[in-house]
Amino acid sequence: MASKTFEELFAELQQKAATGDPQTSRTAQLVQQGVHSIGKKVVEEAAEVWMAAEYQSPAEAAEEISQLLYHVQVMMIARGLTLEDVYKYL
Ligand SMILES: N=c1c2ncn([C@@H]3O[C@H](COP(=O)(O)OP(=O)(O)OP(=O)(O)O)[C@@H](O)[C@H]3O)c2ncn1[C@@H]1O[C@H](COP(=O)(O)O)[C@@H](O)[C@H]1O
Repeated sequence: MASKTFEELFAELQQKAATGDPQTSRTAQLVQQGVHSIGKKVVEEAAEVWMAAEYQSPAEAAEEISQLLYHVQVMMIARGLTLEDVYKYL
C-alpha cells in the first residue's frame, strides 16, 4: 500500500513550496534555489534510476524512481505547472 499517491504528493509539495521553511523543507529549499538547481537534481536522479534499473534490485530501482518523480514534481511547481498541464499530453 502506497503511503501517498502521485496526486497527494503534488498537493503536499505545492503547499510546501508556498508556505514551507527552506530551513526544514527540502521542497521549499529547492524551489528557492530555482530551476537550474532542480534541473541538475532531475538529471542526477534520472541517471540513478537508469543505473539502479540495470544493476540493482527492484526495490532499489523503485526507490530511485520515487526520488525522480519527487524532483520532477518540484520542477513542475517551480515553473508554475499543474498536473493538468502535463496530463493533457498523456
Ligand atoms: N518524496 C520526497 C523525496 N524524495 C527525494 N527527496 C529528496 O531527495 C534527496 C535524495 O537525493 P540524493 O540521494 O541525491 O540526496 P542528497 O545527496 O542528500 O541530495 P543533495 O543534497 O546532494 O541535493 C533526499 O535526501 C531528499 O532530500 C525527497 N524529499 C521529500 N520528499 C517528500 O516530500 C514531502 C515534503 O518534504 P519537505 O519539503 O522536505 O518537507 C514529504 O512528504 C517528503 O516525504
